[in-house]
Amino acid sequence: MVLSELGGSISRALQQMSNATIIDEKVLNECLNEITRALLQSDVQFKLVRDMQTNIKKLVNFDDLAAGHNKRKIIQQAIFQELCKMLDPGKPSFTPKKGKASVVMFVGLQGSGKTTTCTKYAYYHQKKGWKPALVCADTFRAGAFDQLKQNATKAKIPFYGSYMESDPVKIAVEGVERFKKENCDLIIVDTSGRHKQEAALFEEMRQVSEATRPDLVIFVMDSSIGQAAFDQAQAFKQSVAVGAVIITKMDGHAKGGGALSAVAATKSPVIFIGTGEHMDEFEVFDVKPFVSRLLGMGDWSGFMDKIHEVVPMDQQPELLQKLSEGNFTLRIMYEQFQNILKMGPIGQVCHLSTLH
Ligand SMILES: Nc1nc2c(ncn2[C@@H]2O[C@H](COP(=O)(O)OP(=O)(O)OP(=O)(O)O)[C@@H](O)[C@H]2O)c(=O)[nH]1
Repeated sequence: MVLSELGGSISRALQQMSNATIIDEKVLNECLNEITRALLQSDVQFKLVRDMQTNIKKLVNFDDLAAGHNKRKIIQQAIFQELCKMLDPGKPSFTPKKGKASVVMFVGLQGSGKTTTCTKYAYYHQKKGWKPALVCADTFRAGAFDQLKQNATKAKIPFYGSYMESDPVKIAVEGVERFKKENCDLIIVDTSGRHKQEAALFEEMRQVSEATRPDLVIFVMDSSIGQAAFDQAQAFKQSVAVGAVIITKMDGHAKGGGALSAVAATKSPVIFIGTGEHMDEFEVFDVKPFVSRLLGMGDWSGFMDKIHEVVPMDQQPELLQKLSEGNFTLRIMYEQFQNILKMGPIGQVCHLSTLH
């Protein structure tokens, strides 16, 4: 079940409940059972789903609800709140500060999209005026350095790596030192992919972390990982201090529920999601807008962010003034079309609103 289907199933369950003439315990149970089924089919861990169900029942206590209370609204709010809680560990991750050198280490399973995501993360910050740099400490996969080099060159981001050196710890330390000297403020260390069964590779990852002392370790997870997400994420957390999660390939046909399980396993928030292979197919992740979108309520804050990104704040009053004077010229229309195109593929824009 892809995430949009999960959202569809949950909103259908809510709709069915809303259609009932009287909202009683039986109607609530039916609605919760539907939601539980949808979450389990999306690969969310069983325990998380069960806890959510118990919490909602506690929040919606029919005996305590006086007549006249809007039960539908209370139930909807409880479901929204619990879904948010599943995705929000309650404490924000370390946030690097512009101008102050931070080391961010990327870890994850093989093929999860680490190398691609490192560049996206660097590019995202570079666009906001940071001085990022990339270090390739993946000596395991042949071609990893070439891939990082190619991505970094395309984005004009400095990089460090070696074709000869086989010790990832040495490369990582050298790279971090070099970029600290060059006053880079975001030094990103890419490591090789590994599974929890590979003890030697886990030990190597621990050593890279110990030697580079990262300010933040980001666990990169492919959204299609499914039920294995919890155990794998927990194994990473036990070896290195994972502080944040990035979920990749959210554009694919993944079930996506593993994301919820990874948050629970690492007790770390999801900070970004990858939505395609290209460098700019990368979105900041915010729990509430995401859950709103999942429930078909639209993400107007994300939509407004996009508008602010493409129409600079200082030009907005001028534009409004011209429009209010009925001064809508062909040039303004052309500029606005250009701005709409800058917002990205029209599908992405529609997805932020509820136009899809
Ligand atoms: N559709 C889609 N593809 C992605 C996304 N992120 C990464 N990929 C693709 O996933 C594949 C694997 O990505 P890599 O960045 O090489 O993965 P990796 O984790 O560095 O691989 P290892 O070093 O072998 O562990 C590549 O083909 C990427 O283009 C995403 O958000 N969406």
